[in-house]
Amino acid sequence: MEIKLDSAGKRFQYDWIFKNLNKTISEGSALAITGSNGSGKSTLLKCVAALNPLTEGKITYTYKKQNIPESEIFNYLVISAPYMELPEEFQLSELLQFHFKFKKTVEGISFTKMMDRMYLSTHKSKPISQFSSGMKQRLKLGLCLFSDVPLILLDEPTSNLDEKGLHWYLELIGDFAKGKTVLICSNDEREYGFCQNKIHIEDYKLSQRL
Ligand SMILES: Nc1ncnc2c1ncn2[C@@H]1O[C@H](COP(=O)(O)OP(=O)(O)OP(=O)(O)O)[C@@H](O)[C@H]1O
Repeated sequence: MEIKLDSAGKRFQYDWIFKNLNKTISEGSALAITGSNGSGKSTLLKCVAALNPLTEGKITYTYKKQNIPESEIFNYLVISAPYMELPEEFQLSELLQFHFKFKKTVEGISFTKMMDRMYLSTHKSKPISQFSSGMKQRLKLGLCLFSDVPLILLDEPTSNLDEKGLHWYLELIGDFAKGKTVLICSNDEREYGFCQNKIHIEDYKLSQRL
């Protein structure tokens, strides 16, 4: 999926979070969105996911040479973020069945393989509410990367993961993100080091208030 941001700007009340953002994210590339806490990384990601409307400018999505309308973009993307809650009442096996009713799985991966890959096989019948924060994070990332969609949006992908979890995440990206467009909000180079492109959101900030 190619994403084109044209003079994109987002304002909350009197504060411009970013403005005059022009960028083309080419199909199959990975982009890191960096910036200090509260600078607007998640806000930009939510705009790309069409969860937040832009205040000005536009975003164009192109997939297989077709223009994808903003109202349909949710069919083409997955998102993992601290503010996206998992349905806590589901058991792991139920959640996989539920999620993959809406998204196709990447080719050749069964639920059993997914659980193995997330190191969650022994927790198949456990409700998500009883998962540790690291288990929940592996699950969020697994749900994203095992989905057959062209756009993957990851906000702080290794939050709650230890060193081993970081390596696990990088391997998952290496195995399942090929050919997909990936956007990562992060301030930790270890989690976005493989990205070919970077937007430092503070470069698109207006210092003055309206
Ligand atoms: N719905 C909202 N209404 C008003 N202001 C908002 C809203 N969402 C975010 N903001 C403000 O926008 C700014 C950017 O927030 P955002 O969460 O995008 O930053 P961030 O770079 O992702 O931060 P962090 O690294 O801490 O996650 C903050 O000042 C925040 O308070």
